[in-house]
Amino acid sequence: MLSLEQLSQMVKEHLGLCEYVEGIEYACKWAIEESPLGGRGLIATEDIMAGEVLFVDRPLIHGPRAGTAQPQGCTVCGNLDSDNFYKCSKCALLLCSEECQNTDVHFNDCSIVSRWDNKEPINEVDYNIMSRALTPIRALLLNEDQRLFMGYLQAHTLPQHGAEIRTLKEYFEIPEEEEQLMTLACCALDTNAYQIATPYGKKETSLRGLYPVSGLMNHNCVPNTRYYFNSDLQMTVKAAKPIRCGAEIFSCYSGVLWGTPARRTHLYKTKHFFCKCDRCADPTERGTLLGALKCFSKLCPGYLLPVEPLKTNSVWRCLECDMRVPYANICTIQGALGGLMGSLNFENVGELENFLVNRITKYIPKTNQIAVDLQCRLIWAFGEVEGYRWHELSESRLALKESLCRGTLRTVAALGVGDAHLRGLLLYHLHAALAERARRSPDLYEELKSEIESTIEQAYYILQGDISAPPDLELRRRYLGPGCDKPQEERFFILDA
Ligand SMILES: C[S@@+](CC[C@H](N)C(=O)[O-])C[C@H]1O[C@@H](n2cnc3c(N)ncnc32)[C@H](O)[C@@H]1O
Repeated sequence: MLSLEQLSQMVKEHLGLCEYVEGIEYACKWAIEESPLGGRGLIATEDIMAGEVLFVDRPLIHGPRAGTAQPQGCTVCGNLDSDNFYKCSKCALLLCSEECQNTDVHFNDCSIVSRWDNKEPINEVDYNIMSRALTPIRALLLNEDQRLFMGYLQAHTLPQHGAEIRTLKEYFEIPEEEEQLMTLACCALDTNAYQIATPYGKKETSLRGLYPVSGLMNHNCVPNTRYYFNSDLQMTVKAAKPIRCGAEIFSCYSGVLWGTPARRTHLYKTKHFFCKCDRCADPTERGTLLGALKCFSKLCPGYLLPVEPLKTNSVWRCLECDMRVPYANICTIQGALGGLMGSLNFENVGELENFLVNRITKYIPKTNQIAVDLQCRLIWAFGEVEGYRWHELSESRLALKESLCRGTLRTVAALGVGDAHLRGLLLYHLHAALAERARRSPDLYEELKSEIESTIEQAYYILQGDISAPPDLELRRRYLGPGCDKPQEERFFILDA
């Protein structure tokens, strides 16, 4: 068994290989230690300031995510939208062009698969099966040291992990040693991998990466870090708020705006633990009421919340009238709400708006995660999506966007997640809504100026370097941020353009 010192040495060597992003100061202010949660974790060895870079990780392996809901595109460039998709005749991997086929990436992938004997003709192998198994297949390209490193990561070995390789075996004769390594890779991926963000607004195959240092971060529903990716797949992890010496460094494995029942169920199903953090133990989730339901009593305006949120089958209670509701009834309502959401076409902004404004809030409080999710979808869409672009956006929708941004920013602040990625995005959208208001009514500019400037400045501070940041982030900061000495008309020319 590897000691913590030996693992730390491996981690240092791994990080030492990173090419640091220019301008980012890097100092190691943490160590790998036994976590009070069990297993290992990253613990701060000095006080860390908000915004400090903790480390820049790179993946041992990366490739398409394994979920059946993920649309699979070209296995080289990730392109999802091509008229020329075809399967490689040697390995059945999906490609979009000869250019992609002639890359080293495809050569390496193909050389592994094409040396296996087929059980079925290769043209009958479904490219989806190949895509889902491709990331663990790439583990066969790792050198001895990298295999050792992967082997020291925590890996859950329940029957559901490794399904991609069992399916692959229906089509290929795979040597046992290779099967074992790929199955280990599946288990390590399922336990540790991070979804890699795609460029803002771009539809590409959704990727996952086995980032071995990030994989040592345990989970907290109020994380104290944020992370982002660059185009070279480097993952930069920063402190999202001050971290005291001796405190554990946490990431969040679930949606930050999900309510407690949804987060805990997801964490149990995918990472096999029941989170017991302070947020999970607090029925109101720091006053955000993200999991709350409306009281079942028609005359009562109160909200239902679990009495003992750390128990999955807790009774729920109305904060106003004290009505008690058994867990089974809560499950029925949550199931019905899930069904309603499932019937929505998320591409149709009008349908989402109508559903949020006229339907769903009859049944759930505006604070409930489902309403908050719909609110975020409208924030992202208004100003950007065909039919709702800035010049097409009505005054009332512009006002709605602004108020939704403010409300969601309040929720994010109440949760205490500091300068999380989500806060950066919300600040960007609030800035954009305010700037649009000032563009439409130039007389308002002086009144709005300081908020237009401070929101873009803060958004830039949080999102800079992030491949998924809005592409005009920097331009907006230059023209509409603080310190710009251009006259008002010139400052707004980027919006007119
Ligand atoms: C990515 S690993 C984290 C590092 C791991 N502790 C180690 O020793 O390598 C994820 C696994 O760590 C454990 N874990 C992470 N956060 C936890 C938490 N808040 N409470 C309990 N277990 C946790 C779970 O077993 C989870 O599946």
